[in-house]
Amino acid sequence: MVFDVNFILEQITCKAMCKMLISVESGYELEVLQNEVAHVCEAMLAFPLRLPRTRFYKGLQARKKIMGIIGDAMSERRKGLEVECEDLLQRLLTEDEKACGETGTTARQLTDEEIKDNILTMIIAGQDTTASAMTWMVKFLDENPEVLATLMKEQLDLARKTSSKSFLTLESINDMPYASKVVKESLRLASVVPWFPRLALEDCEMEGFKIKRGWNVNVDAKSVHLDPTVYTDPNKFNPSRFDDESKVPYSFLAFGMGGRTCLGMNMAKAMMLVFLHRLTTTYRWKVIDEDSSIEKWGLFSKLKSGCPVTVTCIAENYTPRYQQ
Ligand code: HEM
Repeated sequence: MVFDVNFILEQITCKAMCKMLISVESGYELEVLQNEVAHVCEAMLAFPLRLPRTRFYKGLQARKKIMGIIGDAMSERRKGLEVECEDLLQRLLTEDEKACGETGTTARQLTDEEIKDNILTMIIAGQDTTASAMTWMVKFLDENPEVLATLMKEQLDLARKTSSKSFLTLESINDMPYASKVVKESLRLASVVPWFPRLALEDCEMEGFKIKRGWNVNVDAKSVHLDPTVYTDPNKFNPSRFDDESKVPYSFLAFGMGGRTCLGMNMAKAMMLVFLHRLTTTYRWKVIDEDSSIEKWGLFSKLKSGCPVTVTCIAENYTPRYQQ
């Protein structure tokens, strides 16, 4: 049986984000969110034409549906209809109430629209990016069996130490030095967010280039990640290059840099490590379409093929190649 890795991971990361943000983890709401988020992303790249059947229009409709679900969750919580949830929405609602109580005002810090926008931003920023990064990891590991063997050794050793616990603890996640380098190298080579835009607030000069106030400047993270003066043999997937951390400033831009650094960076890294652990200790897989082209309609750099794989479960008595 063939699995579309990217599709499956998009469903899983969407579920993880929805659980963390608004405690939705099954049923109609999750189905809507899983189906509609992709339309919102596509609309962000589309020509803004509000005509039925255009990508832009579909995106607006999808956004409306998602906002409806978040809005319903907000009203139910305010009416006390839902049991106390531990998620971002609850945080935003209670912090807001608290702030009103402390200042003795009724003026909210965030309007309802702003709360909904924040939740949607998080879903969009966190779902596709993390799913794409993990898909690239599957591809890179498939292409580099020696890296996979080292990673499997680390992860199977860890699994033996933690076999009595069903969930990975933070302690275990921090005990994955090689996997952390696999994550970092995958993010470098894939450059899931290949560039990000900035607006020059004043005239300035950088390395001899004059930039005028008001110009749009794109930070080309992908070119930095593939610059041979920064990374030796930059197109090679080599997690061990981070044994000796590159000291060139601003050379690792997978999560951006400075004041707008990715808010979900640590969560994304944790999700990628848990995924690597489960993948390498439970399954073997073979990528069956090695097409490396990138999806044109993706907001982020993702594989057009979706990275189809065949998968087999590792038998209980499986002995990895490095131990044979
Ligand atoms: C591998 C996965 C991820 C990658 C590669 C990634 C990458 C990035 C990058 C490059 C930026 C900076 C954009 C800029 O400077 O203009 C960014 C911003 C952001 N990311 Fe992520 N991200 C990932 C996962 C997540 C997750 C899981 C979340 C939420 C839980 C998230 C939430 C955000 C938010 C809210 C911002 C905007 C921060 C701001 O402008 O202040 N990201 N991300």
